[in-house]
Amino acid sequence: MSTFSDRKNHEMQGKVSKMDPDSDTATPGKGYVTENLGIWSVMFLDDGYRGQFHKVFGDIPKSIPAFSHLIRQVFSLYPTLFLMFCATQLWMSCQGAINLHFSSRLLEAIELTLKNNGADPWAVTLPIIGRLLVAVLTGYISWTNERLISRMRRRLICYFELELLKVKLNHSLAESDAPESQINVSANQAWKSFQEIIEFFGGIFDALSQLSLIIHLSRQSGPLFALSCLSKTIYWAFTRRCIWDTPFVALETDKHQTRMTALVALAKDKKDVISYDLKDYIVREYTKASKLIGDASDEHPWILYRQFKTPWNNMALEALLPLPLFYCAFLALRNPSAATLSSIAILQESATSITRTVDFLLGGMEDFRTNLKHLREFNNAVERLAHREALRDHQALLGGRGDSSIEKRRGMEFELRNVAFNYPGAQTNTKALNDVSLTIKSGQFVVLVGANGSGKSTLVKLLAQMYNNDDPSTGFSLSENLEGEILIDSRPASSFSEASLRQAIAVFSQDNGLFAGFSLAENIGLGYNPLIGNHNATMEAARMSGADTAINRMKDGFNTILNPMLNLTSFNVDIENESNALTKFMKNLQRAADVSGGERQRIAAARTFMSFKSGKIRFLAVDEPNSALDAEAEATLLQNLVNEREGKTIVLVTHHFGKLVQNADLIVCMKEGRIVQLGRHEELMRSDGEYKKLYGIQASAFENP
Ligand SMILES: Nc1ncnc2c1ncn2[C@@H]1O[C@H](COP(=O)(O)OP(=O)(O)OP(=O)(O)O)[C@@H](O)[C@H]1O
Repeated sequence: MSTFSDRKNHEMQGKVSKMDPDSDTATPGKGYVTENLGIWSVMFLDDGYRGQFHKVFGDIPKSIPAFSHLIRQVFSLYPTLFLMFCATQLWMSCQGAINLHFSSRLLEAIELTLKNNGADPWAVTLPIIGRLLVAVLTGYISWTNERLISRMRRRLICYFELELLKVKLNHSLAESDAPESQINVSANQAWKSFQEIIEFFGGIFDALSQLSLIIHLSRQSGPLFALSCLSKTIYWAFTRRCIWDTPFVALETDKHQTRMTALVALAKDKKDVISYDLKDYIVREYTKASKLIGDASDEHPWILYRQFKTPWNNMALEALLPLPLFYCAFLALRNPSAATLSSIAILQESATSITRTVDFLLGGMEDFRTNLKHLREFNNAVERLAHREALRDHQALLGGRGDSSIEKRRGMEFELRNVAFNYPGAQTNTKALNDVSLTIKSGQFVVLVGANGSGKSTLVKLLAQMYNNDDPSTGFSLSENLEGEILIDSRPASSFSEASLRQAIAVFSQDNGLFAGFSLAENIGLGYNPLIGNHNATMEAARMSGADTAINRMKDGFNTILNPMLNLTSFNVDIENESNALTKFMKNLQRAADVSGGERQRIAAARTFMSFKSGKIRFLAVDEPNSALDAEAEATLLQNLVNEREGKTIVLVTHHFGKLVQNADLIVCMKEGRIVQLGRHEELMRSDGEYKKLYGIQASAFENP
């Protein structure tokens, strides 16, 4: 006996095989099946029947906790709004059945009036009034519904966004890097899922109310009539071929099509066509390929997928369409006194209406499943965060990691013992850091040098505690990535509270950019946010980093917003036409103030100077802040940073072996993730090692030939 999926596959256009499109790598049972459709090879997950019914129904129970949690949350936040929203949705779902009820009463009354040749005014008037009231109420509720949805949308998107923001802000750097901890659902998606799930349930309610009306109208024969109404839909649900019901990958594998595409692309390259005289060749080859490709269709795979191989399905679908009418005819023949024209007409209308609703539900099954998944994902992320916070509080109560803070007044002391580190998700065999042991004394000015990729930035990130070791409060384990010990002030780094570390450490690197949508003053002030708005402190920080000149040149000075977050939508505006008023308006809006790359870096550096104003910074890590700075600006900026060294330990990563390097208390020379040399400039220059080599290369690069 053939299974349902066998039948389905049998009817598919094209052949189905458990093979790769590329037969060289074809392996049966790889977890996906390949179907050739026109010029495409389409790969589907090999999980049997693709109709998704069982998956949807399997997903509902496991989504109930997430959905009910969300409903409770929304209800507690906006009780009135939520109840009104539910009530309007409910009305919109059942008004179809109520309308049909009044219509049926009215038609019956009309038929009776015609039959008896006399009118019962109330029998006709009451359903008219009822129908009118429903129409007016529906109009009003649909108007209210639009507004309610807008308000719910605004509020819920803010709620979702805030929750997701909290989750993301609580991620450590390691988690932000790790693909497995990424949250794939956005606030907009969460809202859309929430709304669509409610709509889907509304659809189910709608279908049920119509079904009960049909059963009520056709009395004993109701269930059979209902079945005849739904026959086409049910048949369609089980035989339809919709590519969107399942994950798929479509790959254009027809080599003739690929050749034709390449020839068209080549023809665009006019210079090559002329210089190699390719005109005739292109036409000849294109003609050849187009003959070889034959009738293989290049329509989208979703169009090709839904076509049946034989006409039987289309014929059956068309034949099932008038089934309710045939059924009514059969009823009339069997029991002429029970069937009235009005009941037949209303049953016919109900049939159309319920078919539409069930079609909507069946068509939306996969979306419904995706929506449930989004809400589950959102809920899981929020629950994980709550769990972490509870753990953190618990730890603070136990007096664990939470109670230690960095000793004030002196720079941090570091000791690294056999530290090895690999980035989460790194695809390399070699570690970013390997067997690194290093002691940095309090108040030292340390310089890290080494070739690209030698591990300098990684070492700085570990010193700056951007990748913490196992931390039960974060729930994310780095133990597989980090080996060895990192001591701060002779105690394990993990014994310090996260907050005290963050307050004591400042990091300045070339990655420090400007925050879009914030004024320059705020961009600087964010270095120490209690002083945001303090003009003197902001000015001073800007002066120290050399950003003041560029800022003072701006029309709006410190109030300038360099990257305003414009959300501009235009339609059919002729942007080529400069005299068009809308074009002018848009161009004006987009003509944002800008500064040079070096000036940007100075403004970002001002943020670091601002952070010193907290008086709590004990460790400053500076990682090549000079990519866009001219030599003089770089020297001044670094010198100003070093001038702030009182009470701080400073680690600088640089490729420039200038005066600062020569005056460093300690130079750490790195190669391939390891420390290869340690010492002061003079010592290192005396030995014939990596440092001297790097120094020599840089010196010779600037020598005159
Ligand atoms: N986020 C990351 N994920 C995976 N691997 C990384 C990541 N960042 C750096 N690496 C790898 O770690 C190694 C050390 O990189 P690191 O950035 O520390 O070197 P660097 O000495 O600072 O180099 P450069 O002088 O080019 O800045 C390199 O092999 C690099 O490819």
